[in-house]
Amino acid sequence: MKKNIIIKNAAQVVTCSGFAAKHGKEMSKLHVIENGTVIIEDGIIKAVGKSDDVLKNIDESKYNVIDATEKAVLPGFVDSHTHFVFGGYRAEEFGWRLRGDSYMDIMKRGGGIINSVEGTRNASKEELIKLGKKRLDSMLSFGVTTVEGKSGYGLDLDTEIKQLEVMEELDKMHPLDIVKTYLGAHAVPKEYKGREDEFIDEIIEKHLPEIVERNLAEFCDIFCEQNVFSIQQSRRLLSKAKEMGMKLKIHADEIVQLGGAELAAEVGCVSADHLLQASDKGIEDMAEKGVVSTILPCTAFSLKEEFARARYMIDKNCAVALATDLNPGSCFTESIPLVFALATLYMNMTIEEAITALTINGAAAVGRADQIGSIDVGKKGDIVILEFPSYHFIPYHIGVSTVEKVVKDGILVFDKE
Ligand SMILES: N=CN[C@@H](CCC(=O)O)C(=O)O
Ligand SMILES: [Zn+2]
Repeated sequence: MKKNIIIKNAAQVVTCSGFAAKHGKEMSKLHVIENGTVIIEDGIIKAVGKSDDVLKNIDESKYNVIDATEKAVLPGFVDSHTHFVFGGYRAEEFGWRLRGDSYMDIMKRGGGIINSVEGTRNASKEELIKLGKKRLDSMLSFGVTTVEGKSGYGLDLDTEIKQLEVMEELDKMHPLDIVKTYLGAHAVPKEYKGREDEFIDEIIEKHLPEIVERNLAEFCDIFCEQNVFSIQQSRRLLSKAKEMGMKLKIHADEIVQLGGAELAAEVGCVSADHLLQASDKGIEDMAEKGVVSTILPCTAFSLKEEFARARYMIDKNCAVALATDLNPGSCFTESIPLVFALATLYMNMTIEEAITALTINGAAAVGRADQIGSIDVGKKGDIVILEFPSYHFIPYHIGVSTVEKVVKDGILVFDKE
């Protein structure tokens, strides 16, 4: 298929221009071109600018042409934190939470993540691929063109590898790009209860070498939380993973303020995620060391917890990314419109900051700000076309997707019309 496409006469091209994470005040700058055109050749952005300038001397008959008159055009969204490959559901637990049980109460009773571990261990690769594909289709309809996916519902090496291989397959067969994260330290498996240090040893000695050797994941992540993995255990695992060449992420300060944000800065994580309870010092450390603060408003909403302090983080010069956290327990949603609604209405982020958080800063959170996350020459031709003329409609049409078309690598892969 021809990967050459012109998207012309857009009311706005919201470029989000940049090749690295945007911090603090920089997050407000979207670099909008009125009456703009984007040209993509062989899947890569070749030109962007005012329509009259860009289309001069171009033979349009050589391209697929999309007329974006009265539409806004943006970079594809990057959902930089999900757990989208899992078997089984936990709808019953959701009902318990509505009646007042906390996420951690359910975990202490042997439910929670461990429940999904059973479902995922029992699922075949084919089943996981089928389920994963459905979820990716849904993400694409919301304008997501790159997604990060974590293992972590296997805990044993075979099932962790099964999850990562499922993501590998899906990456090949589905238009979305998938960034793979190994999260073997997502929970303490039943067989290691009370022997958490030994489980970390097992991961360091057996899991990581194979994951690295077979290039099964780009990132290593850990759930650093009271009654899960401590700061010391997290430091030990992340430092080893870094030594072995992996990039780092951490689930930090979600329920209890343990100092995960500070640890992320200390060990050089690319991102620290959740951060509902992050301390002032942790936030300052992340800003200083350039750790992307990935906040997951749908999770706080679903758990009925206070939102992370996005406003404070931006005012302290952090680079904030937003993501869905799609998972079968704390937050079963792939809804980008819900992320926008919560970020702008309840976390005091401006529309511009929220867009930056889901584009260039999402790209930075997965280590790909040089390739995706903005409409700049040389980047992948990953584009979202809205059914409205301005980016202001994204949160204004509350909880509803405003995405009309999605172009991935220069090919039209979603069209609502
Ligand atoms: N908090 C830890 N991990 C996931 C939830 C996983 C689950 O409950 O299945 C998260 O990021 O929200
Ligand atoms: Zn997570």
